[in-house]
Amino acid sequence: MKINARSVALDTLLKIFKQKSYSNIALNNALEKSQLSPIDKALTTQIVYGTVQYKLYLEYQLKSLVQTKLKEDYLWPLLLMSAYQYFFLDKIPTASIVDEANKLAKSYSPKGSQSYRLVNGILRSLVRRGEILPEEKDAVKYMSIKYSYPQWLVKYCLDHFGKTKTISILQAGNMPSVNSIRIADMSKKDEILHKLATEYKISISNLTNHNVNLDHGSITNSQLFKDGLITIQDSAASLVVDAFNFKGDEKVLDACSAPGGKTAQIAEYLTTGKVFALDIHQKKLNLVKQTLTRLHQDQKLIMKALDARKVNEYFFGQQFDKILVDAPCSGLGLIRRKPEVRYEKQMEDLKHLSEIQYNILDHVAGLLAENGELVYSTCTISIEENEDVVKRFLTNHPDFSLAPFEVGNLSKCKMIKIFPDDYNSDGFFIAKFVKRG
Ligand SMILES: C[S@@+](CC[C@H](N)C(=O)[O-])C[C@H]1O[C@@H](n2cnc3c(N)ncnc32)[C@H](O)[C@@H]1O
Repeated sequence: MKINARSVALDTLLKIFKQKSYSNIALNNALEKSQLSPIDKALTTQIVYGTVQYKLYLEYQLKSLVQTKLKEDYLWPLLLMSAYQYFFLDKIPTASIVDEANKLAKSYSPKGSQSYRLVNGILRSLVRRGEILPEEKDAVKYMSIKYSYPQWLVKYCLDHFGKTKTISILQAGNMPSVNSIRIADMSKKDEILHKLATEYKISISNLTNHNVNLDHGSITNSQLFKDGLITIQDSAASLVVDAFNFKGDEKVLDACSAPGGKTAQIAEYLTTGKVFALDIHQKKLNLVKQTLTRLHQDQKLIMKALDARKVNEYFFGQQFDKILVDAPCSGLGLIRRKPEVRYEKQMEDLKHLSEIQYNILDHVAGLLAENGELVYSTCTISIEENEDVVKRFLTNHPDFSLAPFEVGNLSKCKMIKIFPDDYNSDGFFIAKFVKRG
């Protein structure tokens, strides 16, 4: 069979569902290898992301129609992606969705298999019956299916953020993610914007003036990217480093640095200063080195593979002027970029991660110089990993206090929580502490 948008989508979904590959990585690899036109690439992307985003909804639609065990691995992803097209892609005629599914079934099945008949029958029944949803009076179950999030997460949001905000957060997680870049060399902003506008529809982020949203991806092939004038970074993520007050000569510790987006941004603020980048995974430090080299900041970089909970042994007797803890977290603020995150995380993960986050903060705290600044950030929206960690840290470290800070277009405050529905960005949390002299 000829390779087309749907066959690339099906191969990618098989990798995501069967081999547990990350959707963004599996999709980028598949698109890079394929010879698809830009329009077909866009369709593949929409089908893959949409099918993963709406997996629970689509399973609910299909389950009662599948009355036999599906023998071949590709059948369930094929049914899911066909149902996705039927319910969400208005411009594709139903007949062509069913027809394309039949063709894929014929080409993916072993010779002589009748599976295409099964696919045909299930899809025709789905079209005849239409959408079904649980009763609205069970709000958690209803919203779990309608927006395709696990019940624990819907309940968590309802309990903590209320119904209106919950719906808005859940909907935001099902939107296409924004292609956001940060201008690394702001002295060339006008020239960079001009060049970007020749290839992209651009809009300045409503969070910060150093980020620009592009209407499509593949920016890594551009000369601006290769020359290190821009970098890929979400606008909420790019606020974290702005929370520090840099002079330029500081010794900075970036305790959880890979892949290095924020390390590079720290280095851009430094003149004679140095940034020490740690990560628990040696391999990931290669990415940090690559990022800083591309952005011409590698001379200010010192790297070490280290568990940030062991910094006191390694840096015994040393002090840092500034410390960033951009902690490992549940990633609930990144759901639109990594839609499968919602199915992988459990309530227990929030507690477990908050222990790690607190321990990292607790250990690096001893290395901060008097009057030094410590910034804590996560790309998640849970209370356990954010406000609770801050509270616990303050209780156990009376020499630290929260320091008000002002970043981007936001007003001054002591902690910032950006929900994914607030500014069309990733969800992020930022808190800044100072150590009293
Ligand atoms: C949220 S990411 C950091 C992103 C990075 N700051 C950036 O802007 O590109 C968290 C990183 O912490 C690392 N990590 C996890 N546990 C760690 C630990 N105990 N000590 C140091 N690094 C850790 C992970 O490998 C991951 O690369």
